[in-house]
Amino acid sequence: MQPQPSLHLSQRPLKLLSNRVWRTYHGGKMIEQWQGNEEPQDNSFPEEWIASVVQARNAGREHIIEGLSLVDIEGGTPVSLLELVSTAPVSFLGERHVQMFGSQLGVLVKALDSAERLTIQVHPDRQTAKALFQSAFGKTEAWYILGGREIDGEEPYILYGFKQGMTREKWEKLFWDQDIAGMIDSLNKLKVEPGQVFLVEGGMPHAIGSGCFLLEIQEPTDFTIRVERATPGGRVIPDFMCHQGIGFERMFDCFHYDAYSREEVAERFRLEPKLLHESKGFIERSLISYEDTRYFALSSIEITTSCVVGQQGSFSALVVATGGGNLVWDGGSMEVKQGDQIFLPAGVEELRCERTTGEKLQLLRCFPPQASLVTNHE
Ligand SMILES: O=P(O)(O)OC[C@H]1O[C@@H](O)[C@@H](O)[C@@H](O)[C@@H]1O
Repeated sequence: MQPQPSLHLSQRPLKLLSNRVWRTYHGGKMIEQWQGNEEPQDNSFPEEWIASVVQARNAGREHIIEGLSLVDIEGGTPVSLLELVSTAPVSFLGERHVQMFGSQLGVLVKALDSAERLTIQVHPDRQTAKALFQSAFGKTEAWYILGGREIDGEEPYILYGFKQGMTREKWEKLFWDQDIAGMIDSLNKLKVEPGQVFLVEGGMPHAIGSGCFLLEIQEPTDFTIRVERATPGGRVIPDFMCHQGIGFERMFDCFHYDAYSREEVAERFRLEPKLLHESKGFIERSLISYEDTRYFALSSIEITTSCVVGQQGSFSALVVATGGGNLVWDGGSMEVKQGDQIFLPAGVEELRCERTTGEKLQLLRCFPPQASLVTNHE
């Protein structure tokens, strides 16, 4: 008897197709360079959504379904990851995960490259997302800086967290006056460097500055509250894209008005990588652990020769940050190169990763919320 095609696919790594998404800001050139495109360019698709079962919310583009990852079926028609997973959730995601989250992945990963500063924004925490958007997920996110570039003489930077003295009243006034300089001045500015990791909890005001090339891991929604009514490049932001349908008054409920100094931001929200394993073959570091946030985890594996990745009944996604190699599983092998993205179903118990190029093979491993640690969706 022939095995069911979807079940067979849950027992091997799945390469995902490039999945660029429209945003309000310009960028993407560094993503294209990273993926080996010979004529990299900035455009309005500055994000690559990885292992995505989330549809993007872009006002005026509702007729376009964008954001959903497609699985590359060698020699066949690509299939949607969302549809594939829903054919056999336990085989693809693991039993514990499905008990907790059904067929939802519970996590979204992106590569993002900003040629201009993003608008100042906030994402709801879970509680606010439930109250205002009837969503089980908010949008806590974290950034792992992959690289960057100087834009108009400015090094890569982020705006993060209110400085002392902010109140809801003051913030609302800055918004109604559209005092952009005043808003920028109310946030801490930090330079960023490759290898750094920042945790951005729901409620934290922020803006990714120009010149940042990063990997983002986040809760699986697209709720972005924007307080600028035009981008730095002059693109008008429709009202819906500011308040996401909840109205201008309620959008201020999404901000946490706590204040931090720049030093406090660096101390509390810039995460320190932790060494998990070091041998001649590979070095593994935890970049974000379940102690940092309940919502996702991220690790980095730098491979000199080879390593074996175990899955323990759950799934993960792999992003090839640098180098190239072979992935070998019980039943086959595939070549991977820098910029590739792979979904690793729960049915793949072990995967051997071998370096084959001069450059070190660095894999970023992205994990869903830890099902055994959370007792319910909260
Ligand atoms: O509001 P725009 O500029 O389109 O940017 C939205 C982007 O913001 C970033 O900070 C992240 O939250 C991304 O996940 C998101 O897609």
